[in-house]
Amino acid sequence: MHCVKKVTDDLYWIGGSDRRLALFENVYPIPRGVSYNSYVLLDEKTVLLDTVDASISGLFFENLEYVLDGRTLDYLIVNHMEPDHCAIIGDVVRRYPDVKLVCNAKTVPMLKQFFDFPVEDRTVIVKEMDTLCTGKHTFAFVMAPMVHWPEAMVSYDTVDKILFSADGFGTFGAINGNLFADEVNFERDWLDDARRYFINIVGKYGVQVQNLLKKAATLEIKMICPLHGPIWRENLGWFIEKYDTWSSYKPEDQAVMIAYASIYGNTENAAEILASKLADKGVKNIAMYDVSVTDPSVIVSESFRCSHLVFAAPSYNGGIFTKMETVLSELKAHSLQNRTVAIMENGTWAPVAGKQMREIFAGMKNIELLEEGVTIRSAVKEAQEASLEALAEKITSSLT
Ligand SMILES: Cc1cc2nc3c(=O)[nH]c(=O)nc-3n(C[C@H](O)[C@H](O)[C@H](O)COP(=O)(O)O)c2cc1C
Repeated sequence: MHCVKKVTDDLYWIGGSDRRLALFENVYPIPRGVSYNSYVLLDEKTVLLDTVDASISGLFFENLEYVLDGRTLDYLIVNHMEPDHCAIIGDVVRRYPDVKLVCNAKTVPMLKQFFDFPVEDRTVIVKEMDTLCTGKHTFAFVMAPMVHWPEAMVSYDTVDKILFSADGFGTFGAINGNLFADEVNFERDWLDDARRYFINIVGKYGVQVQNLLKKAATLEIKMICPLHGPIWRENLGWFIEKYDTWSSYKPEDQAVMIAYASIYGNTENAAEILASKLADKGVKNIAMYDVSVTDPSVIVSESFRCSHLVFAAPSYNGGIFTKMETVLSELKAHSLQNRTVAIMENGTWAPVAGKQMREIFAGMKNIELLEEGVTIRSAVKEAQEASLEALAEKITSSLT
């Protein structure tokens, strides 16, 4: 049976959630599931804003039919061509053969690549700030190239002041009945997933997100309807501020994250001693992760949250322990900047991990590499306490 939610008098959410999928984009673990949001506006014309992943297409079409209540579908606005929102456009076209697809010029070749129906016959091509009147409502379109695909755009309902933000302002996490962010404890239960979603999927494109935020700042926005996660109708500024922080590569918290790799436990031991010393010096809320246990997407996200980062790893076949190497290359790929970084290494006959880790960070922008690194030869010895103490002191004094 249908399961829809009224958003405003004439706008409906007709999406759904997937709590079975283990990996979003076949990469990112989503233990809290994910929602695929799609919206229908019942104006003089009927308008569908994006579709959903094929995995929930059965419910989606039931919802669409229910909300249309016998009316036909006039427009499908295609804000983003990624298949989790688009894989069923071909089915929409088959069911509603007169539907017009509203999209920008960069969307057209993608539609042709993904589908076999004649595309040109049914597209309405829009450019920056073009408008589409559907009766009572008029949509304006704002291009958002490379947030995070080239054809991405957002749609703005100029009457109800609603921004349909595509993947922007989205988050992992299934909708558990509460569709609106003000109906959940977002900061406690959702923020980590929202950050992990943004940083890992869009984080590389900070400049492009900043451009979009600048354009959005010129619009009066009363509601944000993203393609994943809750709808924002209160306290929008708080979430927009988070996006501004993340996309400008500023640390969100003055805080320390320690990410370590360890085969036999000795590097872990050093990391524990350092954490303990930091705590003794008054550092609170230290985050600590074993890179072999915690998914890289979490460590990448935490690296964007925290201002001070410690990476500790054994040398491994003349290189860096592989799990740590993966994390560091992810951080580089996501353009991490503006952080204070400390390195700890371990090695039994020829420690090289420290040098190689430093080289990776040297190639990143605005990274202050603390000189007080720590080298462990196999196991931590009393003689090394002084260097761990010096590193803890350096981190603590640089935090304040
Ligand atoms: C497969 C393998 C390759 C290693 N390669 C190196 C190396 O190239 N250079 C080195 O100094 N130690 C090397 N080691 C030794 C580890 O770096 C060393 O035992 C370290 O103390 C392990 O730290 P852990 O106790 O935290 O796992 C290697 C160990 C293993 C298991």
